[in-house]
Amino acid sequence: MQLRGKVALVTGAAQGLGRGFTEAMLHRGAKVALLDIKVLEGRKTTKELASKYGPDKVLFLPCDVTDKGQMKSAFQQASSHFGQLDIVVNNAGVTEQENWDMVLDINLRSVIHGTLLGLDHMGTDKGGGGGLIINIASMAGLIAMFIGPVYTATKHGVVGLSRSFGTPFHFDRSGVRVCAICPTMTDTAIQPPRVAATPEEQLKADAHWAYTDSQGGLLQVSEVVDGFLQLVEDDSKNGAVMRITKQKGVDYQPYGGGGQGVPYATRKTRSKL
Ligand SMILES: NC(=O)C1=CN([C@@H]2O[C@H](COP(=O)(O)OP(=O)(O)OC[C@H]3O[C@@H](n4cnc5c(N)ncnc54)[C@H](O)[C@@H]3O)[C@@H](O)[C@H]2O)C=CC1
Ligand SMILES: CCCCCC(=O)CC\C=C/C=C/C=C/[C@@H](O)[C@@H](O)CCCC(=O)O
Repeated sequence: MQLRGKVALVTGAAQGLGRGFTEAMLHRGAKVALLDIKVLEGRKTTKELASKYGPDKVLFLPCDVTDKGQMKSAFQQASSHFGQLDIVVNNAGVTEQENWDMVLDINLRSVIHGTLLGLDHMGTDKGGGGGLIINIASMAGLIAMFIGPVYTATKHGVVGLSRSFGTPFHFDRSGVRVCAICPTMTDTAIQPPRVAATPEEQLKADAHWAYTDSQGGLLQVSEVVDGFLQLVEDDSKNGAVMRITKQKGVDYQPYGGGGQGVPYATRKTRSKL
């Protein structure tokens, strides 16, 4: 998908990777609705981007992604304000917390809801023009980390959701591509979870961070953004799970058998059934 003239919605856009994705799309001529629970930071980021790319290119919508009403309203406002919606980036996320319900709500339930809202607004079967949904998972969605078991569960869920909605069955119906991105540790404000019971355990958790350093160190936001743009612009990718690591750069998680699950009747063959 070429970004010029397109409209994107990004959750968790006030900082970190969400801000990186947002700025990269603005730089390529898109318009972006920025959603975030952090209102002051969101307004500050939006003001900075408006001064750089034009106030008509950005819209900040305060939104707690776990609040279904706020999400529905934000999607509606974004579509109405810009007149269309072409790309949804479900990016908002938090690391392991004592309150695992919240981690589940933010990292998985909200990504499910954001994906369904994206299909409602962009799906050709719903009167839309098709589009693209990119869900930000994590390498924790592909491997079993000892730190953050609930975080890991949510990210595995995001990968599975994206692969399922990224099958030809759903694309034939909606014209919307759905993919996931799985970066390793990236240099943002996100911190290792502080849930260790003892200092020794926290050392192990921090060591995992250090281990990543030994693997070439933290990714920079720009490295993840480069992979993101590659996925946006490659229309052949649907149901793809992009991995971004310091050691190997950008590649795709291989799945046996095409990973598309059981065959199904396409729109053409269905008509003959
Ligand atoms: N930084 C890293 O090492 C990695 C991060 N990721 C994922 O990338 C995504 C972005 O993470 P970062 O930019 O690193 O984190 P960050 O903490 O810098 O930014 C996350 C943004 O999401 C927003 N947010 C949190 N809860 C929200 C809610 N309920 N409603 C609306 N907005 C909310 C925050 O206000 C913040 O602006 C997350 O899904 C994270 O799991 C994946 C792999 C590596
Ligand atoms: C629980 C807090 C995590 C918050 C932020 C993240 O999501 C960090 C990324 C999560 C896991 C990273 C794992 C990194 C593993 C490295 O060893 C890497 O080299 C593994 C590469 C695996 C592969 O290439 O298949």
